[in-house]
Amino acid sequence: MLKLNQLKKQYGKNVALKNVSLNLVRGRCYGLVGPNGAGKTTLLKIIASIIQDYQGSIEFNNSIRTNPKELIGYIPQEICLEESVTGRDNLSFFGKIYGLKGQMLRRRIDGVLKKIGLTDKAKQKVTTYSGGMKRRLNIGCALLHQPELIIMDEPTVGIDPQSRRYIFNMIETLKENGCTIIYASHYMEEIEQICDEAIFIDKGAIAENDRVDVLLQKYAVPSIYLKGEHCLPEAKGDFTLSQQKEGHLLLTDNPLQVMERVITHCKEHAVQPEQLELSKARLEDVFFSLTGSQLRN
Ligand SMILES: Nc1ncnc2c1ncn2[C@@H]1O[C@H](COP(=O)(O)OP(=O)(O)OP(=O)(O)O)[C@@H](O)[C@H]1O
Repeated sequence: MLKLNQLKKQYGKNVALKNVSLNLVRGRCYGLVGPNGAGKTTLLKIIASIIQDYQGSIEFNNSIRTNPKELIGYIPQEICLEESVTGRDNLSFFGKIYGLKGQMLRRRIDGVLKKIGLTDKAKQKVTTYSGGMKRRLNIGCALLHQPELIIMDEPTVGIDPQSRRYIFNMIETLKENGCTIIYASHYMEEIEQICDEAIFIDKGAIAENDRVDVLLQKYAVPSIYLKGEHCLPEAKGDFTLSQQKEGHLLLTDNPLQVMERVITHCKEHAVQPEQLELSKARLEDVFFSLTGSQLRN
C-alpha cells in the first residue's frame, strides 16, 4: 500500500536519512526500531507529509484516497492535546481539521471514544486524565478521519501495563479492519509482541527489514541460563559462556542438546542447579547484532 523510493533527508550538513526504500503491505504492523538519532522520526514525518523538503518519492497504491493527509493518521511522540478543555473538545478540534462536521463529526467522535475506552470520561477536562488516558486520547485524535495508514511514534512511553494492553488490542482491531500500522518504539518486547515485521534503521539507513520470526532465526542466539555451584559442564565447543551477575549464560545453536548435557553433568556430580532455564531468542539480540552495543550520543 506504500512504497518509499530512495528517500534522503539532510538537516544542513547532517544526513538524517540516506537512500531509504521500503514496500509496506496493507493490514500489517511494521515495527520501526533503531538507536537514538537513527532517523526514525524523520522517516515517519516524511511519510506523514510533515516534512516536505526531502529527496526521493513516496507512492500510495490501491487507495481511492490520494491526499496523504486523508490516508494517514499520525500519532506524534509528544502528547499534543489542549489540557484545559474536555476530551470530546479535543477530538472535535482535530475532527474539524480533517473537514468533519455536524452529525458525522459527532458519530465519529462517539466511535473513537469507544475505541480508546474514554466514553465515560469524554466530558472531563484533560488535566484530570492519567498519562495512559492522555496517550489514548492522543491516538484517538488521529483516528477520526478513518486513516488507512496509522503512524505511531513511541505511543506507550510513560503508561501503565493496562493502557499498554489496551493500545495493543486496539492495534489488533485496526489491523483486522485492514489498516497498515507503522509502530516506532525502543521497547523490543513490544515490537516482538505486536509487529509482523521489523524495520531496523541505523545512521539513516535500513539495516534490516523482515518478518520478526525470520530476523530472530537469522540473528538471535538462543541461550540457557544456569545458576548453581559446580553445575557447569565443560564447554566442548557446543556453547559459549557469558558470565552473568549470579550465574552463567550458555549461548548455543543447540539449546536442547546443551540442556541435556547440563542435566547429565549435574546428575553425575550429584548437584542441583538453583536455576536452569531455556531463554528464547529475543529481538533485543537482533538489535545489538545490527547496531552494536556501544553507547550512542
Ligand atoms: N529539526 C532538526 N534539525 C537538525 N537536525 C535534526 C532535526 N531533527 C532531527 N535531526 C537530526 O537528524 C538525525 C535523525 O533524528 P531523528 O529524530 O529522526 O532520529 P530518531 O531515530 O527518531 O531518534 P530518537 O530515537 O532519539 O527519537 C539526528 O542526528 C538528529 O539530531
